[in-house]
Amino acid sequence: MTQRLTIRRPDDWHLHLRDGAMLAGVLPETARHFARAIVMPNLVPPVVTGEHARAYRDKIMAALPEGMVFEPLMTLYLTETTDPEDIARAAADGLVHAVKLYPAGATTNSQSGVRDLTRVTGVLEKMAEIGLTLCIHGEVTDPHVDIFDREQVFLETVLDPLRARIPSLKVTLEHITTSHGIDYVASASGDIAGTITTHHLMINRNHILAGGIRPHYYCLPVAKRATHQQALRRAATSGNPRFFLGTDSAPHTDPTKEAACGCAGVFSATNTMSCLAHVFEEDGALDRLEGFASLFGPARYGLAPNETTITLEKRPEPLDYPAKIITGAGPVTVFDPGHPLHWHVIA
Ligand SMILES: NC(=O)N[C@@H](CC(=O)O)C(=O)O
Ligand SMILES: [Zn+2]
Ligand SMILES: [Zn+2]
Repeated sequence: MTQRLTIRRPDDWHLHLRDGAMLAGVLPETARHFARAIVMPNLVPPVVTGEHARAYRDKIMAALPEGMVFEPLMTLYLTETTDPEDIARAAADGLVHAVKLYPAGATTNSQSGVRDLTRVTGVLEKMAEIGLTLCIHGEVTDPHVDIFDREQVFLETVLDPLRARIPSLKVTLEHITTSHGIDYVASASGDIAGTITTHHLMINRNHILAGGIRPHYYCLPVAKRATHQQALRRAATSGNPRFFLGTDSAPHTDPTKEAACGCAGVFSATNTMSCLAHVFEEDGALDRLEGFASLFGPARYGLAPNETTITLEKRPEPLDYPAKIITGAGPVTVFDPGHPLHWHVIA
């Protein structure tokens, strides 16, 4: 008997679309299956003002191929000079759905991020007042902290004190990679949620480092040991609405990944839904995929779930997807889950 699964059309609550030729190349990969996405603002230069976010949204819509339907949900990149009133206006216009906190130096294009959180208190208080979500790259940047501990240390030394200072701030802890992050989000009081990526459900640090270094699995926060991967899978498949999908699909061209100092980011837009169906089936939770990919995110962001659906079918033949997509900016390797995928998106 063929197995089929029809769910509301999913949304991606953490996505990098870049701009220029890369945008044109990667946008159809997401729009094929996803109705909406929270679009990350870490361009060069970053998307800091409402005006810039509007211009970026227009560029995305202009790059969308005819016949595809997709709604970008814009975000602003928080800096120490961000104007609370500009944010409030952009949110009131329905343009901006979240503000992104990058600790300066934590990840790709985060140089303009926040060094001293006390300098953004005014903005954060304004956001708490108007109910605008703060999305957080949750890693400390102290070079003395081991890279595998940077998320855990962030929870204790930055996130928890910040939430104690402004308890009504709505927070999304992005791309959780540790059991500590999961436990924090699951048990914290107040308005908090967390996104989980596709690749962190499928790989752990062995995939990056054992038997040769595999730069296409390198991203930030870096994948941790298998016990953390298992904690992420338990959370994603648990049906707890605090955890939902943010793929963090983050394209970099192959020459910038396969380098002595390679960029951080995994590009998973092309096969994410097939990967997720695989994971949820493996964990006996196919019936919970819709919540994770299509329902909990909109609820969290105060939006209605999509009216349209997608249908996945499990077929004997493996999904045939390109190892890389060719963009005008260069080739971009697609996430390799390490085994064949049998779930096909058929409608
Ligand atoms: N996840 C990554 O490794 N990279 C992201 C930035 C980010 O989400 O931290 C990117 O923009 O390339
Ligand atoms: Zn990040
Ligand atoms: Zn990201």
